Amino acid sequence: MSMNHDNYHSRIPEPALRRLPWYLSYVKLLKKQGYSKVSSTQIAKKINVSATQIAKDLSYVNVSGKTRVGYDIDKLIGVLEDFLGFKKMHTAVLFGVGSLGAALLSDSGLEQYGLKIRAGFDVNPSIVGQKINNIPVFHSDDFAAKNKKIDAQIGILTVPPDIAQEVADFMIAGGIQAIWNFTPFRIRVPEHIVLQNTSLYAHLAVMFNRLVKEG
Ligand SMILES: NC(=O)c1ccc[n+]([C@@H]2O[C@H](COP(=O)([O-])OP(=O)(O)OC[C@H]3O[C@@H](n4cnc5c(N)ncnc54)[C@H](O)[C@@H]3O)[C@@H](O)[C@H]2O)c1
Repeated sequence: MSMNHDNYHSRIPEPALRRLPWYLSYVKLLKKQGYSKVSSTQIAKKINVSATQIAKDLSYVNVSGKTRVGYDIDKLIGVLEDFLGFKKMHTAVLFGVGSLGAALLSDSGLEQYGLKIRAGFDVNPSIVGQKINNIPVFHSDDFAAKNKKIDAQIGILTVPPDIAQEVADFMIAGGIQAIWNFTPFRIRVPEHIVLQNTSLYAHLAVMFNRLVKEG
């Protein structure tokens, strides 16, 4: 099966891309239960997405399914994991080893999704020099030198919001190409830098808002 990743990644709409991990976890569950084939209708029944939409989403990942028989589960898992980048290990560093940063360093689950955090960086002398989950914590000043060896493309940002922009600029200057921003600060990055904001508080606001409307 030949795939041109760049082509497929640039063409797939983000909502479809966001749904693919749902399909992946569901078909993995089916595999565990001993199934070897799955149809889009079957997936649709469990996940709140129409069978047509599922078939369309899956058409982006270059896996073919026969109308009645459906998709081969092993093949589908492999293709989805590959497409989503979960098979390849991406190297990351993390800035701000506070309560959230330390928790992320402790989360070995990230590695199963293709993210390997190789080092933490902080300025607090009580954290610098420590290891969390066997991941060393260095002083931020040493980042450029350390990253020559680590060669991380991804930088995780878990510093206080008031220095988020400054630290983001610093990471980019040190060679970081993608930032996973956990701070509530809307940082600005040059166009060639990939930015992913993960705001727990924004999700909380949505939940509160819906809760009031429902109640
Ligand atoms: N998105 C989320 O889910 C979520 C959840 C909680 C907190 N947050 C945000 O994440 C950030 C961290 O929160 P926290 O509770 O872990 O805070 P924290 O104060 O426990 O940790 C911040 C860490 O950043 C370090 N730091 C300060 N300046 C630095 C620099 N120049 N370089 C590297 N490290 C530096 C501090 O020494 C500290 O260890 C905040 O912006 C917070 O708002 C996000």
